[in-house]
Amino acid sequence: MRPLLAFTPGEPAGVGPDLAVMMAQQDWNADIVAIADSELLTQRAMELGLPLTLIPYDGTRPKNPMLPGQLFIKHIPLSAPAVAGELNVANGQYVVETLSVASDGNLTGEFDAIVTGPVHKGIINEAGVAFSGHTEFFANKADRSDVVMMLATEGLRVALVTTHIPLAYVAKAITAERVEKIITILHDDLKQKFGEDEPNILVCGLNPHAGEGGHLGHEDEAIISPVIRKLQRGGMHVSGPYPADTLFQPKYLASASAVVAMYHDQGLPVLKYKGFGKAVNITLGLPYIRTSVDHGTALDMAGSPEINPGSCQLAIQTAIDMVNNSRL
Ligand SMILES: NC(=O)C1=CN([C@@H]2O[C@H](COP(=O)(O)OP(=O)(O)OC[C@H]3O[C@@H](n4cnc5c(N)ncnc54)[C@H](O)[C@@H]3O)[C@@H](O)[C@H]2O)C=CC1
Ligand SMILES: NCC(=O)COP(=O)(O)O
Repeated sequence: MRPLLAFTPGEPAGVGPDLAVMMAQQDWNADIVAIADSELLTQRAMELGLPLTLIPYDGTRPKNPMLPGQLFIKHIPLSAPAVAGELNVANGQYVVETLSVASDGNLTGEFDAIVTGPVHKGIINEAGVAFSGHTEFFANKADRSDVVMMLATEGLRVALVTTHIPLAYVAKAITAERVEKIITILHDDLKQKFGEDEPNILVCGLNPHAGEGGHLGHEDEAIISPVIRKLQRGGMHVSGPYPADTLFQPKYLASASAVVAMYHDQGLPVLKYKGFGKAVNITLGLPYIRTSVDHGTALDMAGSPEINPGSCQLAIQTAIDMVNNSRL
């Protein structure tokens, strides 16, 4: 059975609608249902000069596979016309609605996975919806308190203990319970979904030099170390906490299945420096498969043929592979 993916282009003024059109040009071993405004995609296809035939999705598995130039569409109307590059607060609720429809359809098993384009977190909040990111939104919809944001590129996977919270709150959010849950979800998914027989997980410290023996912060010794020792006693191949400024070098990474970073900007700049445009964002710990692009809304690129489709292609291919692996 061909995987059936829900694709949410995200912010209508950003590159997400362009990416939907660009992805439709390819021959995938899957069917893709864009959950979006159909006129928006048609308009963006015209701007890009690419062919696009939208096939209304009737809520059942397509009888005929989609062909290059085609895309299934579940129409969700915009609240206001979208102009490439110009955010409009009137469409904030529209973006959230597309994510809700995708989430509901995955929770019921209608779709096999969600692939998301980028959203603009600021404009959604300005529209009156408290929103910090897809990861937290989908976790909330699925009633999961702990999910893991993991970004992956060739030769490096980075998982985060905390995601979209202000830096000022990070230290308090690093609890033994949270660190243990994140490492455990990561470990189990590396085995079950990514074919790692015995994952080797390296954990960053929180403070400079992993706390320098307690002289530069206590969390590394008091919170992170005991969790790692406990998991080691349970047989897990996990080590750290390592100073984050020296951990990301080939000597250590060569044998690592994944690195656990304590916060967003500790791990993701390294990952994106290594593989921006060739990386995928995967949410672990959800009851369904969700992948996403490694970049944001790129408002300055919307409507441009210069958009790099690499991460979106990888997000779709990763979702397809994960669906197929889950059926083995
Ligand atoms: N998956 C998601 O929904 C994500 C959403 N965001 C959101 O995106 C918004 C803008 O964030 P920024 O920090 O400006 O990051 P950004 O990724 O949108 O842009 C950073 C730079 O990369 C370029 N760029 C990004 N994607 C590109 C592509 N596919 N092809 C060519 N160039 C590309 C942009 O033109 C810009 O110069 C924020 O509201 C942020 O929250 C950011 C990251 C991920
Ligand atoms: N920097 C990654 C990012 O912001 C994507 O987060 P999410 O929207 O996938 O939760």
